[in-house]
Amino acid sequence: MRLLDRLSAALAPAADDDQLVAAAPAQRVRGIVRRFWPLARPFRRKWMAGLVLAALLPAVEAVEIWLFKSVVDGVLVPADLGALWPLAAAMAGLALIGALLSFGDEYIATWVGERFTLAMRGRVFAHLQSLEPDALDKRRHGDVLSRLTGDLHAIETLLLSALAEAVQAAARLFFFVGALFLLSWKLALASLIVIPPLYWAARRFGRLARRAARERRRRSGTVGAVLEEALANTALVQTANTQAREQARLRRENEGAMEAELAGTRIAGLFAPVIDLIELFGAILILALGTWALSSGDLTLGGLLAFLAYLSQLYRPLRDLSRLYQQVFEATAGAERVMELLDTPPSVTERQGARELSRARGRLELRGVHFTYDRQALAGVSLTVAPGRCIALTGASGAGKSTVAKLAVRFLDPDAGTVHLDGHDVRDLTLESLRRNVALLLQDAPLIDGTIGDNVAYGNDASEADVRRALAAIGLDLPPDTPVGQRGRALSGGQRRRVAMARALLQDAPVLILDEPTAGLDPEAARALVGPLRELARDRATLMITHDRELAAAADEVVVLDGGRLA
Ligand SMILES: Nc1ncnc2c1ncn2[C@@H]1O[C@H](COP(=O)(O)OP(=O)(O)OP(=O)(O)O)[C@@H](O)[C@H]1O
Repeated sequence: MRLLDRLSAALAPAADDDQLVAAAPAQRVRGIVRRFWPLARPFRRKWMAGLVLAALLPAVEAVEIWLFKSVVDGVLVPADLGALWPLAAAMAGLALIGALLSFGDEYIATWVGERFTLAMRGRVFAHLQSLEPDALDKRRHGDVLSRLTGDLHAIETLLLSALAEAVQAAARLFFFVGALFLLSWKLALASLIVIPPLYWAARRFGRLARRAARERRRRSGTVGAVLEEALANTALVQTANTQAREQARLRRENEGAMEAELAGTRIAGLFAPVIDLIELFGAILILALGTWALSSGDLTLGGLLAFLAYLSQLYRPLRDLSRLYQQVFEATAGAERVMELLDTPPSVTERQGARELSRARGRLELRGVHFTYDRQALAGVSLTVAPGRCIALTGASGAGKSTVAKLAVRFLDPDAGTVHLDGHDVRDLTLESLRRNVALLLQDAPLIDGTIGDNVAYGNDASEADVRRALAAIGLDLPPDTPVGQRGRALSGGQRRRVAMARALLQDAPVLILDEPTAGLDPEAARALVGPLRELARDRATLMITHDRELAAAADEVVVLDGGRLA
């Protein structure tokens, strides 16, 4: 056994000491099926039909082999050509039926599988969208993408194709073992001798295969994470001259993925010949016993040949089952990673029966708000922004200003204290109506890849004329069909802000929060934004987070945050 353990260690994937993406918690197959089955439920009828077709295929194969026995005993041994024709017709008929069954089985499996994947991906994506931006930013996006693609596909394989294969393998066992017993029950019993060693080998290799599969799925996440990070930060990488370092990092993760892949292949590759040997042993035993049965007249030549054919075909389901094992492990590993995503609870949820606020008057209040990330960010902040007033919120970097903005739109909820809109605790309002009434202009003015017009209309039910009017009011003199490039990179910082401001103008929310609207702009560009910002803030309750003295001076009141408290 020591030798076996050493062999196991040599077959397993190498350990990873710098885990870029942590392994997801292990799950049981039953738990996974229970968790994802509801998504497959709507297709269960089609899916059952597919399973029936899959189970019928081995029956056709069993009859085909039986016909072969009849050909040997009825045509070849007596050399009677006349007996061939009806058998040939039956064979052709069976082949046709087999082809139809096989097509139906494949097509239905794909039909159901694709729809299931669609539903599952939608479900996971919707869940991701319910998480607050900070929680998503903590995850490596490349890894999340790999979970949404490869890992989801693995679950589909488990729930649908793998199950169909299992049913088919079971049906083959049933029909073929039945045929063996019909031909000769003594030989059939003898051939069962190989089952215990086969079972033992499958278990032993199965455990190893599972470890390799988990490592493979995890590594596919780390490769995605490294790629995404390096590509998203190309400018940083080039200015810091760290191309070689990033390439080395990718290489290291890729080598890890390669190692895991090789470990999987080593295990599967060694499993196959071990099975072959066990099978060969069984076949030789049957040949010896069969020759004896032949000489004693217990079995015809056709019977013996058919017996051997059934036997070799019977080992196929066992081999299929081992491949199935592999698929199940791959799927379990994928499912674990998807379930870990689904099990990340959103920190902000909508209360049952939350109130829908149509249009607020626009009074935003913080009452004694405390908030702590891993360190305290706000300690008892009370602040009121009345309709029509503009409050500038200033303070040193890290004072907690952006946290106030996140609390106002419920990207976060306070640990203590409350946030109110028009006197309603914002936790009593629907998230949709809160965010419709409180417009937040984010610090870096993120844009979607499209035209200026697409961005101004994004989330707003706006006509082309509305878009033009908003752009004119904000003073952006680029045509609406100008492409903004990925993340708005084709626009200048000032132009990007103006696009975001035009969008906010169309949103027409009674409360407006501006997070550093001029950050990163040169003084002239910042000054040029004061007019459009005034236009945007007119008649609204505005909270303007800014370091810019000139901008702060334009507000009705200036409030200073210092170390999480109002100074
Ligand atoms: N997602 C987060 N996880 C952990 N800590 C955070 C997170 N976001 C902010 N913090 C911390 O909370 C504190 C307040 O951050 P906040 O972003 O509100 O400050 P700020 O006043 O807006 O700063 P700046 O002017 O630099 O934008 C800081 O110490 C910051 O490091």
